[in-house]
Amino acid sequence: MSGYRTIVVLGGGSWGTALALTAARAGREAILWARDADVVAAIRSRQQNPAYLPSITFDEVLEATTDLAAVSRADAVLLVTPAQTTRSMLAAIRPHLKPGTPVVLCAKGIERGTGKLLTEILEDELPQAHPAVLSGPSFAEDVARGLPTAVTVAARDGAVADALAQALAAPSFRPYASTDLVGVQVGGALKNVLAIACGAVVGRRLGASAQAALTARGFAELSRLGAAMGARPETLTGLSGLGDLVLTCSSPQSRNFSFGLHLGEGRPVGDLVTLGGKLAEGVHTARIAVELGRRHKVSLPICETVAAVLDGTLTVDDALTALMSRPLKREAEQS
Ligand SMILES: NC(=O)C1=CN([C@@H]2O[C@H](COP(=O)(O)OP(=O)(O)OC[C@H]3O[C@@H](n4cnc5c(N)ncnc54)[C@H](O)[C@@H]3O)[C@@H](O)[C@H]2O)C=CC1
Ligand SMILES: O=C(CO)COP(=O)(O)O
Repeated sequence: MSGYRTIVVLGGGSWGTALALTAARAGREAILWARDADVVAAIRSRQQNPAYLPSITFDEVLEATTDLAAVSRADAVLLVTPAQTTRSMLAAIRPHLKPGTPVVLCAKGIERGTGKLLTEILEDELPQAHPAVLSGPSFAEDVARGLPTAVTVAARDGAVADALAQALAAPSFRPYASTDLVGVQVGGALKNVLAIACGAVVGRRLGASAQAALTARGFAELSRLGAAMGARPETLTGLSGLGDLVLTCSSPQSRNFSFGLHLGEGRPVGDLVTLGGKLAEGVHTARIAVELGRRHKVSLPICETVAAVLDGTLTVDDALTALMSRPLKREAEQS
């Protein structure tokens, strides 16, 4: 039995709600903090989060609150707000967090402006916390419905990773422990950018062969950047790397994939950024990934192409032509 009895989940969106349900199913006291009072009210009164998981009513009784002071009760915290809010959220919980509490970063992204991984932001803002991350192929709706899912939970300290995996394991939710914080984060961040590219190929009706080629070449990019940043190869081929890339590059259930799908169908980027207010983290990560590639001297042609389309300097058709007309090279070459 893990020592993490009370788990505070920060973020009342789809993934935060699904993870709070998972913690409750794992036998934990689960407290869900949401910024939005309507979300808290619906969870308390109807066991629903209609704004983010409209088709789901759950049996579990979650404690829901808008008061960040709930963090003071946490044996472990799961931070599940969008990646670009990580720094402000961590600063906001600083007065409430007990020293030595694991803070599990569950967003998939890299900080704009600094190019920092989310664990690096944690080190800046809350050096007294145990850094951890949770990532892998897992749609919030699948998890909330109790469909079988496996993810990676990484912490620098292997014993903390094992204990977190134990604390969150439920009959339909299987966490694998790891100590590779960098590998898990690079995989989770880059797959969103690559999924936009795959969605665009599908939206343009270029065929399943093109989609598979792009996924495999996307994996080569993810692996190159991961290796340059110190990720372990087995992490990149694991759940949080290849596993999540395959899921996100193949399913319109992914918001990043469906963002790309609409792009490929000819919708302008400007329309899509506001489309239903849906979060597509890859839109924020594309340009940062390109900058990280330059910093680490690795070539990321698909990420560069996605960034250029999002910036409006390339059309989807020109982007695909540019990718297809790159100089021929050996498959294992580092570019
Ligand atoms: N939905 C999914 O299937 C999965 C999502 N993720 C990741 O989890 C992260 C969160 O995604 P979702 O929950 O899906 O997004 P969402 O759009 O469903 O929910 C985002 C939540 O964050 C809140 N929020 C936004 N800005 C905030 C701020 N400044 N301060 C406090 N709260 C704020 C919103 O009110 C909302 O409750 C993303 O990085 C995503 O990539 C990871 C795995 C699966
Ligand atoms: O990360 C996810 C699945 O693992 C969710 O993907 P989207 O954010 O693209 O919906």
